[in-house]
Amino acid sequence: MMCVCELQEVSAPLHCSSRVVTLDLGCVEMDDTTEPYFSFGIIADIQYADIDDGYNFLKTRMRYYRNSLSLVKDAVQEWNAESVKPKFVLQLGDIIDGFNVPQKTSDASLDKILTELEKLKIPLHHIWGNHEFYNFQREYLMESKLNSKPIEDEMGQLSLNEDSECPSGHESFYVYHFSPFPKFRFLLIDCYDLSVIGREKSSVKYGKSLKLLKDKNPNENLNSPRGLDEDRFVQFNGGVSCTQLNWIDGILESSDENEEKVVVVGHLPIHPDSTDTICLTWNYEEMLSVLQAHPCVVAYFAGHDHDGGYCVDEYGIHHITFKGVIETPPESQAFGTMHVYEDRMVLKGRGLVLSRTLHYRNSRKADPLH
Ligand SMILES: Nc1ncnc2c1ncn2[C@@H]1O[C@H](COP(=O)(O)OP(=O)(O)O)[C@@H](O)[C@H]1O
Repeated sequence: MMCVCELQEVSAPLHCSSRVVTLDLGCVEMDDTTEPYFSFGIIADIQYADIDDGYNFLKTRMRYYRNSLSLVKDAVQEWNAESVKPKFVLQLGDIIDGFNVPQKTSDASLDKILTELEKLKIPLHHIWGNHEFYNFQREYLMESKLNSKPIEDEMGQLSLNEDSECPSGHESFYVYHFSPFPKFRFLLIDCYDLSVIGREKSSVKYGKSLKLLKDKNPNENLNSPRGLDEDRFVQFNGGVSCTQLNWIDGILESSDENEEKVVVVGHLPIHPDSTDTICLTWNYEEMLSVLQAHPCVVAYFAGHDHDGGYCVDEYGIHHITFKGVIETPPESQAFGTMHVYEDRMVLKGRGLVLSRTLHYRNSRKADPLH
């Protein structure tokens, strides 16, 4: 047995718990006698820009825009040096910062980060966050390297129901799923499907999203949560349309039938115990009830809240919000490698990202744990 001693938190779907489970054991058990089925890398909120350090909106946290490139370079080196090299990387969104727009450096900054990540020579799976939409139009993103949907076939797509085909067209959303190993599936979702950023003003979804936002947020500045009971209704968040929810439900239904384990990935957190509530998906309750209805779902990974967070919900689904690279001091780090085993996933965190052991829920029914 090997100990990863930065890590202090061990979680398991303990009875009736939807809260953080912290057992101060001082280490997480890594079984170095058994090879994992596969491993993958995770990194969130890089927000690179070639500009000086600055503060967040509330002037409470420093952002290291230029240094995020160095942290990505280091992460790539570490992933390349792993004894079991990751099979792919999940990039959880906000890869470059909105400050690239006034500098007219969006394309150049994206190139710089992708050049580093591509040195891994493994598939990169990209989620889109608010900063992708500050920098680029949706149509542009669909044609860019940040659309990683085309690589899904290389990752062993299993045959699922015909009607799991994702809708295309003007009001479509960016979602896909892939299976890197038999009986394991990753489902990437679009948390800005309903949003006023990234949608054409002439689109039905823009109109609907603006109405919802204005109904919930009377502030003139729709980025301001001032006075709100539900502070997630701000412009820098978004939601998931009914069509997308139905599509997700269909995929998970097939995964249940195939007895797979599914990790769902989006930019915005969906559980209030895994994040500051200002970062939640607008209709997080609907997302949660879809996921909780399917015993195949073992975890949900998000970024957006740079402070990170974690909980295991009452159905045994692990919700990890990954700390953001952008607010990580130069001497530290913020990324992870997940090692996947038959009965658990072991996250080896670096720097601010804590290591954890995520035991899979064992129920074959979508019942809450008792
Ligand atoms: N409390 C707030 N009031 C008004 N505007 C805000 C507030 N918090 C954030 N914003 C604005 O919302 C946008 C997104 O916020 P930001 O903190 O940059 O998001 P991210 O964490 O994704 O980088 C920015 O334009 C920021 O100025």
